[in-house]
Amino acid sequence: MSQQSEHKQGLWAILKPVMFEITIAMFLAAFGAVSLIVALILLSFTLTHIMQGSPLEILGVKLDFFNTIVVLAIMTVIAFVSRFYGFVVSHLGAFRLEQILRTNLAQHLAEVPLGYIISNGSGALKKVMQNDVRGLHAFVADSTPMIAKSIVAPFVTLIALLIIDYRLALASIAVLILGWITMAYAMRDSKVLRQKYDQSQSDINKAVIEFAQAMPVVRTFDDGTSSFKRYNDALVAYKENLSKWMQISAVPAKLGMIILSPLPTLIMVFITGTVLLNSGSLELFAFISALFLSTGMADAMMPVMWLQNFIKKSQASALRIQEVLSVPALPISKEPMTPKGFDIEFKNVFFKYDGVENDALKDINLKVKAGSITALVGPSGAGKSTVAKLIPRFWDVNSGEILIGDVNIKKIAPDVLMQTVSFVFQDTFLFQDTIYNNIHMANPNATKEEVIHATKAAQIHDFIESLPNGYETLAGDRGANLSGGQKQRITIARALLRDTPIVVLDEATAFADPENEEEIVKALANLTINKTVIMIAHRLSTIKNADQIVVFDQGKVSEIGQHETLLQNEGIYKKLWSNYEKASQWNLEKGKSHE
Ligand SMILES: Nc1ncnc2c1ncn2[C@@H]1O[C@H](COP(=O)(O)OP(=O)(O)OP(=O)(O)O)[C@@H](O)[C@H]1O
Repeated sequence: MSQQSEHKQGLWAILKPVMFEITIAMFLAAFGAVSLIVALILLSFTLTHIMQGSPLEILGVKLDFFNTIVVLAIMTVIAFVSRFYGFVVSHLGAFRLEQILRTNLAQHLAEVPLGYIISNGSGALKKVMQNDVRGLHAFVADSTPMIAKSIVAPFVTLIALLIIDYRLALASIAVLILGWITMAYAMRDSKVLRQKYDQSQSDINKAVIEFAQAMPVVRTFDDGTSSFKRYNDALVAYKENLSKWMQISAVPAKLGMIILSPLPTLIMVFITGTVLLNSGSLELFAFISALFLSTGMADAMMPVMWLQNFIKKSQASALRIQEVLSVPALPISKEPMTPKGFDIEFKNVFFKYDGVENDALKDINLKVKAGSITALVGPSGAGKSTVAKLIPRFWDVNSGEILIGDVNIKKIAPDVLMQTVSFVFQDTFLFQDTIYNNIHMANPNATKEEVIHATKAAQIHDFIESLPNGYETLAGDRGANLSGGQKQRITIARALLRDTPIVVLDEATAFADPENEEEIVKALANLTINKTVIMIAHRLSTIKNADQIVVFDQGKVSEIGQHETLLQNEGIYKKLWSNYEKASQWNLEKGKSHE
């Protein structure tokens, strides 16, 4: 799917895999519409003949009143059946398209740099995977047969009318043109107004979500007035936009709809036909068939209004899906190499986030010995997380290289890299599944004993056992209410079970409350035994004994060394350390004054 960007973009390009179903559905819908038109012409013929006292004869069968009803019933059934199967086929196509798009998106997202998913937020991608794919499903299922019908029916009717009597054809077209002009007048500023309307609707959605999500903050810090005011303001803006739109377009739009309804066309054709009939220049058959056909033409054109809107929305959905599919996949080496050890080295690494002007990392040179512990420290925004995330290839460097065991990580096969590096995130994600499965997923070949061994080392086994359903307790949003520290120890258990030689810990102690801290420190100690460890920790006490401390400042390495050496440098580390000590002291004193 990564070559998608070379392909044509847009709605019809994305529907290509189900074009066969769409074509059949459109054909059946058009056939149904044409059958009805033919039935109407036949009805006009037989009625004319009956009125003139000489019933029409086709293939030796006299079309008297009864036979006409039978033929009409058959034609109606044919029209209905083809329309019905048209919808069945379009729905089958819609389901197949949904499956294809979801699979392609899922497969592609598994291949794009993980950093892309982090930067874009899983919420936005979820919307594309759910809402936009569902939107295209609805388009294929409901609109494609309607499009065929609303193009073919008026066109065929017009041709038939022109053949039957061009003057009556012009009379019915005149009404339709008047209807279209009125509708166009009603829609004159609709683009700008629609944008405003859409914007105010999205503002309401945002305000509602914010109001609901921020409820704990609202209930603690706000009496509800400021957040509710935002919601209320959005509602007022929405109402104003809507009423302005209504004021501008309500009357002409309603008028246009009335003109485009079958009755005005019928009246126009009736008056014109009566005049022509009386003057003797029109046959009765032409009059009757024009009366029947012209009403159908107006009726078939009405859906064009909402179809236009639907096509525009589906086009936007198609572009959003194509945008995700065109994100380049992480390049994979055709001749993968195996790392010759677990030393890590950054060589002249530069890295810039997409859409950001400044480099996040500038000329990073760094060596981490296998089996050692390296701590990354520095002020907020200095580049520590970025360095950590480049090791498992969340993004690729812009220049320079990162080596593991002397092999550029771009040359290591992704599955080998995954088996080499594990990452303990700051934000722990648990699936809507049992706690056991949430841990076991890290190594599907692990036995139950191995899972328990990992949870014991992660200091979480006793807690899990104390839950009413033990390891079978559901985790995730709707599952057990786990604290941040407990979730983090589950993640550590995952990493222990994965047992990779390199472990990257991102702010692994951020959640630690005093009760949890000791257990997390023990769990981490177990995780890091005999491993190459890179850790970012804000609690400097935990990294005092690191083999190497790398101090970052504004995207550059400013100091490297061990704790004692760095303290003598009088540099950034010394400052960070004294700030840290002051803060710890302040906490202690505060703690004492509370006693
Ligand atoms: N996904 C992203 N997109 C764009 N810019 C980013 C992204 N993530 C980080 N940055 C920017 O890159 C720079 C380095 O950020 P990074 O998160 O690596 O710093 P850090 O030292 O880990 O900070 P902290 O201690 O606050 O986590 C910052 O200027 C930050 O704003």
